[in-house]
Amino acid sequence: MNTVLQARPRNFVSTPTLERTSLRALRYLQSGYSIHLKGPAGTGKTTLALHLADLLARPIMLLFGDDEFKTSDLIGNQSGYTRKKVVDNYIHSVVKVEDELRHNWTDSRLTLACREGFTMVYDEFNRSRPEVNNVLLSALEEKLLVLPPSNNRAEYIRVSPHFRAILTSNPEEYCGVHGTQDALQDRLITINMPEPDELAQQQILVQKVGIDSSAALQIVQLVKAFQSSVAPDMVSSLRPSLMIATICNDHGILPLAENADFRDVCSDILLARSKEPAPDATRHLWNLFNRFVVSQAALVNDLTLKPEAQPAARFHGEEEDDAPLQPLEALVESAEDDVAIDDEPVVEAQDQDLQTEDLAESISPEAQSETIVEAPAEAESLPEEVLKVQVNPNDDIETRIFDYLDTTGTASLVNIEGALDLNRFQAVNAVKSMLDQGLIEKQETDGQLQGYQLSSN
Ligand SMILES: Nc1ncnc2c1ncn2[C@@H]1O[C@H](COP(=O)(O)OP(=O)(O)OP(=O)(O)O)[C@@H](O)[C@H]1O
Repeated sequence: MNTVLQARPRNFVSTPTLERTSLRALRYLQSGYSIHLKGPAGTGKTTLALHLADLLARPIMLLFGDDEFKTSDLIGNQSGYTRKKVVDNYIHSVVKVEDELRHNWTDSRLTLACREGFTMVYDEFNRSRPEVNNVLLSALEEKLLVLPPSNNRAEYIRVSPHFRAILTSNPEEYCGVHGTQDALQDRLITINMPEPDELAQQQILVQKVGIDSSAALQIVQLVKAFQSSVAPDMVSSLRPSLMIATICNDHGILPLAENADFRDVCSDILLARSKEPAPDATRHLWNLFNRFVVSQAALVNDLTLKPEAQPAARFHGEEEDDAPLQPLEALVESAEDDVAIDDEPVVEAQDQDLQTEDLAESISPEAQSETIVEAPAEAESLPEEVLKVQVNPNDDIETRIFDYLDTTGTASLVNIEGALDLNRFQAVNAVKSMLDQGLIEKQETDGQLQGYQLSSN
């Protein structure tokens, strides 16, 4: 039995890049062509294929490529037979017996889709052997589907003008994937699907999982940095990012690199994806955790603190031999590259011996965002009028900060956090982004950071 899926809106997140790709694909489909979405695993090909099928508003037949497929799995086969026996004894001395045996034909999904004009989504079609997919050639070009010879049914089916095929495939270097015959490639319009960019992945995480946008960015950047160094171009970082975000969201795990639970989730999801030996991959991931911690801490320190008030967190690998860490100075340097911090060392010497587990134990999840940095004492006693600025909570965070600074003139990071009810992630990321965009600038007196103000340019 073939199950037909009805078109219905799905949880598709559209970003400007995806919007353009969808538009192109839709044009080709509307002009009568079938399309082929090609790209590494996890780039969103299947999701886009189903979204396009939804947009075509025809019933959908979904097929998954399989090495075991036979042509009959696509077009159908003879299944059983019907026997008809007529015994004519109208004249008692004459008996006429007619015995007829007929094979029953059962359509398979391609046949049904061609006959009824459905949209066929053939996911990972190149996992089926190329000769099996040959039946598609005449269906796509001559609009005829050829069935095996038979006495009791037509051997050709005229393909409905509404029929469209949307094929997806992974690159041919992948395990278990066959090459595509040129003739089939020639009949399709192929759209290459690269890995979604950082912004797109962030939006997908925010909309699909419901996670905070700065936390989503943190996860995407961490996973991207890990994937790109251990398995470049082979798989997208979107799927592991979604897994991490969903688990963190479901279990209230703060996606901070200094949070032991978060590190465990990341290790379980990411390490097995690496082609490196396990100790190398582990070391790699720990270096990334360190970089993220120091980068955040350096930024926050630069944004808010005097050097002597910097309890920045830093980890050592659990097994020193397996995961030697970069020298502290190197970590600070890499953070400086990221966030252009001042020359002051961001991590105090006495912090260097802080062990990972010590840190994990010493902080509760709720308190972890606070471990990056402590708010300076003077920030707690801000004048009431500074804190009570009316802002629209639905505004984008950067707009809210912009409006706030417009009203107050100058404000420290802690002021901004408190007045706009932001967490440390949101405040740091937004301020960093606004600094990068030149929307705001630092206000310093005698080399000491006083706060932030709207850019004078
Ligand atoms: N635009 C999007 N909106 C919502 N979710 C998306 C989007 N793009 C991708 N995803 C999610 O990302 C994950 C991977 O997407 P998908 O399965 O479509 O990738 P794929 O390229 O088909 O992967 P594979 O080649 O391994 O089959 C899925 O969980 C999917 O829901």
